[in-house]
Amino acid sequence: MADLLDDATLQARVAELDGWSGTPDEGISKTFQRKDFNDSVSFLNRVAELADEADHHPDVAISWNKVTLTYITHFKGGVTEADVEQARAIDERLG
Ligand SMILES: C[C@H](O)[C@H](O)[C@H]1CNC2=NC(N)=NC(=O)C2=N1
Repeated sequence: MADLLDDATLQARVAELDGWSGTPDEGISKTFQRKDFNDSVSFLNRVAELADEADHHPDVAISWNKVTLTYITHFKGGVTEADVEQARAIDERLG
């Protein structure tokens, strides 16, 4: 497992992604707009499959037609390359 990213590295890494932002302490987040609540749940089920494949899971919030994913590596207590890679995988496979 990769080491914790400092803020400068994190900002450079998320700049390569589409719409993700965050800090080393709070994680990297992106809000996805969906059609309605059921579409949000369907999206989240696909996120869950991908998360299980990678054994790396986002924090999740649903607000009717919006799904916010936040990646932080809990057992390291901050953001690692694994979080950036998982954010990239979400965009490439579910974006
Ligand atoms: C045993 C298993 O690998 C760990 O519990 C994993 C599962 N998914 C995880 N996901 C995230 N985001 N952080 C973790 O520390 C984490 N730990």
